[in-house]
Amino acid sequence: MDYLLALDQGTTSSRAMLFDARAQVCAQAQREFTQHFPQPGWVAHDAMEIWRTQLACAQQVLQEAGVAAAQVRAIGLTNQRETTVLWDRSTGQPLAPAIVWQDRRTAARCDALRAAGHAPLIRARTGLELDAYFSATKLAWLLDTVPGARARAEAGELAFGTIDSWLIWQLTGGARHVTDASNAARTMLYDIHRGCWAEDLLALLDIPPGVLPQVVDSSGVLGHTTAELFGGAIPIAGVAGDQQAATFGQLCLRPGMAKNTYGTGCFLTLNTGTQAVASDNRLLTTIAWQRGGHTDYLLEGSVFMAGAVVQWLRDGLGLIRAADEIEALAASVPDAGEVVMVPAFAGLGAPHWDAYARGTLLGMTRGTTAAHIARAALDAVALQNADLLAAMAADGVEVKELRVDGGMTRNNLLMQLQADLLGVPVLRPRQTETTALGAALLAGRAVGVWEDDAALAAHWQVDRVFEPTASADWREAMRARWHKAVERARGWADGA
Ligand SMILES: Nc1ncnc2c1ncn2[C@@H]1O[C@H](COP(=O)(O)OP(=O)(O)O)[C@@H](O)[C@H]1O
Ligand SMILES: O=P(O)(O)OC[C@H](O)CO
Repeated sequence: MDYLLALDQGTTSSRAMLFDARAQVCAQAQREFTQHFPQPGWVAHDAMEIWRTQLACAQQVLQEAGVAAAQVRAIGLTNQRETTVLWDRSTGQPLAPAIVWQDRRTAARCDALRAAGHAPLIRARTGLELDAYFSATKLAWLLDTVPGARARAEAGELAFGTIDSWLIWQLTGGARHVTDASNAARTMLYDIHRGCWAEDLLALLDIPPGVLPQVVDSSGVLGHTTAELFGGAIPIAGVAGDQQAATFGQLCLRPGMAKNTYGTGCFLTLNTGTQAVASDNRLLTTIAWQRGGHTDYLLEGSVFMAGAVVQWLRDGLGLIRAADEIEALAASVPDAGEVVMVPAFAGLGAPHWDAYARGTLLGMTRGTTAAHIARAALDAVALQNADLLAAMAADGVEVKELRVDGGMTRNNLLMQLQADLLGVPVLRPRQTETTALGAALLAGRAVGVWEDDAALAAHWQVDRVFEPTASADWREAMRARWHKAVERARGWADGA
């Protein structure tokens, strides 16, 4: 029997899943790791802890399934995107804590770049909004602040990478310093149209080209693990950022197909095929995957706070004891009683892009209860996504239905709210581990487990369809009140 090993390195945990050739999960392991918040707005990870937890998960699933390295056809790797690691090529040690995608420490640098008029060039080259979310200013910050880093980078002693590069470096014993095109597209340093690092952006941020990884296909053998890790070398044959992998795992392989992943944040992606569709509404144009040297593109909307809001209700406010309790609490009232929550705890992502927006809770009266707040939290998740679909529509791209995945999609109330607020059907598949599945499918396609994309179709089966039932009037009223609240939340942290 042939197996595929998916490594899914997420923001809060490292996971490994072993799939068989029918794309069924045979074993899985998960380890959480430490979140560091050294200053307000900063989020850091220990890159070594990421590697250790990821390796331990991979070794655990092989051991528990009783599968030897020789039985694993390939590894597919997928990862939290943008998070930035800078390490020493000779020791393999990181120079500083990894700067996580949620980290806002470079917001002022982004403001300065914007004020100097560089945002249009950045968008033209990278398809991205100039924002602290992406790797470029994080890498520049490390080069500027870690003593000696810039000189050492210029001397070729240092390597930069997103988490995929970092793990591949470790998995191959330092033999490969690569990233796939979907991850490169999130650095804000990559020209997504020409398919190469953008020299003018490297110059703008003073990044020595020698720190950059080589960009490879998302599906294709790029190297092998060192034999001692798993008792034999295993080819690494698939790599993609987690949202791109989930898009592949949802089999959104044709233009017009869209998925939304509800985890810590929400990431809505729409396949636009070989066309990079430029957005006039502050969505991101990004790379879906590169296969055989050919690039497919996505239009993406990123919402920073989704499941994290539920965690905050649990850990910050103590309104619930477990995440899944929110559904019953929110369902105990018919609506949020005119309470609106804007969960801008880390600023607002697409389509607002306001690093200084902060969380607000508006419209409370003496009648407001915990249930209304819980309901407003679920509304807020669905309303943020409604803004993304509206931005896509304004860009002339129609989404006819939405495939969903991620931990929050277990919440039936939220899924119904989502369908009602979007006005399109929401489809939840049976297999909701689509990120790991996508990585396994990308790897499996590369090594011939599946001969063509058509052979993958059987791996997507619907669990439940949520049809929109609410009226257009209700939808418009909800969205109008939400936008009024968003205006109140904007710009709060800079006192403007
Ligand atoms: N039943 C539920 N209702 C609402 N939110 C939930 C529910 N179950 C889990 N969550 C939220 O979903 C998130 C976990 O989803 P997951 O896909 O594992 O996230 P990630 O990969 O980003 O860590 C958590 O933030 C949690 O608060
Ligand atoms: O780790 P996740 O699933 O929250 O995903 C993080 C995204 O890749 C950030 O862009």
